[in-house]
Amino acid sequence: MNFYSLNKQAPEVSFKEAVLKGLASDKGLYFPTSIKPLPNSFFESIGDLSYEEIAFEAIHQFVTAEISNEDLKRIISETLSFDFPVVTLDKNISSLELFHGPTMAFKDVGARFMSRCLRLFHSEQKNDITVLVATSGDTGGAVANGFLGVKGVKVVILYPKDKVSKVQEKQLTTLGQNITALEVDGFFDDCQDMVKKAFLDRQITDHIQLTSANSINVARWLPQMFYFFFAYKQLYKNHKKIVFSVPSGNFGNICAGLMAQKLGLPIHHFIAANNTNQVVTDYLETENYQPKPTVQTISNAMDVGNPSNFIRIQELFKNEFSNLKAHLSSSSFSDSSTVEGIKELYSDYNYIADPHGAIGFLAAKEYQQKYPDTHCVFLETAHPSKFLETVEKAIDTKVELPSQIKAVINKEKKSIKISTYDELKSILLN
Ligand SMILES: Cc1ncc(COP(=O)(O)O)c(C=O)c1O
Ligand SMILES: N[C@@H](CCOP(=O)(O)O)C(=O)O
Repeated sequence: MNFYSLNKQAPEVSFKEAVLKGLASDKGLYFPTSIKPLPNSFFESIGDLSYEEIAFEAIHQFVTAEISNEDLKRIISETLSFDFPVVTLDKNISSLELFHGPTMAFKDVGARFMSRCLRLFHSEQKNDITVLVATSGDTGGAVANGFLGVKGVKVVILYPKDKVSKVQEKQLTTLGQNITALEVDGFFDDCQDMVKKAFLDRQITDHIQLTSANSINVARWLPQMFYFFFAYKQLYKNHKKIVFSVPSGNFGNICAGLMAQKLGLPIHHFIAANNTNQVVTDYLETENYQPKPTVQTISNAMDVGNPSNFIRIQELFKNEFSNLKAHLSSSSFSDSSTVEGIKELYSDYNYIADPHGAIGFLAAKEYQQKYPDTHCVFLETAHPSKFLETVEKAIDTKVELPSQIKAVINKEKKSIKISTYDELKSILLN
């Protein structure tokens, strides 16, 4: 399988090259040259397949030729060493919990899958590789954890100063070894822009080999398809019209869900659940895509004003607005509504949700008022203890810290403060 650049000014590359490069030379995101639906027999037997078998079928066509079946099975089994439970709240609404991994956010799957691909590909070449990552909260911690101690790989994480939660900051600044954290005076979009600029800077790329571990990278993005299949496996016997409400920021996760649908997964509809960074909500209303300056919210990991993956979503629907609208809706919620969502989940369902999941819940509920014959699954994308202050204040109850969080919370933060691209450049070159 080859991948082409969505800017269409760079050559097609193989999966391995796409993983090692991250972004195409024309600054375009890579996209698969074909997407072959899985056979009906796969969906008919999905209830009897293990998570590993499902994941193998879902991703095999994209990596084939460069990763042997044996290696792919090993990578998948090492990646999926935790659970993805669907918790039913009532007959029409469920939560898909994606926080049972080492850093307690959905990013663990992509980060672990990609680090293992990179380890495999890297062992075939001589040079060290630098993985650059921009984070609004959770990607940084997951990538730090997934790539810690990987030989020949250095990780440089850019995060916006004072705009990630305390736990998130500890997860990305305390591991040391091959992980360096840069605290950027700006927003997530500034971090993401610096990363993209570095990829095009010959003074950097002539000296060091760079790749990205954001969802820009196909090996970080594509494995996010898995958990839509896992949820379907758990629900399909009892529910016909399954709708996913996906808390969205950089739109990698929902785009992976739409890919799963393209592979034939019978998903009735998708909802992009947003905070007040609502560029896509506005686009679906106006057909005018207008990136906006980022607004800081209590669902900080979704504070993205110019989502990288929206272009992949448009490609999936061949840039046909009506087709896109038929598959995707979007709603946005303020911080005060988010707090009300956390409260409602606790009082009505005894369920403690994080602010991102709470927005997914609110969007699901709103959709269901119009379409009551559907079963809505909102993605609980991070554990509530990652947003301790907000959640405890909303429900007026103490939240127990899981062992994964206790392990980092008292460690010493180590970061380098930067405010310009030139500072990033000099760090990379030194
Ligand atoms: C907890 C949480 N929810 C939702 C999102 C948004 O996901 P995406 O950027 O794939 O849209 C993120 C960030 O990735 C996140 O960390
Ligand atoms: N919300 C993300 C932002 C980056 O998204 P990615 O999926 O492109 O890595 C975060 O938590 O950092």
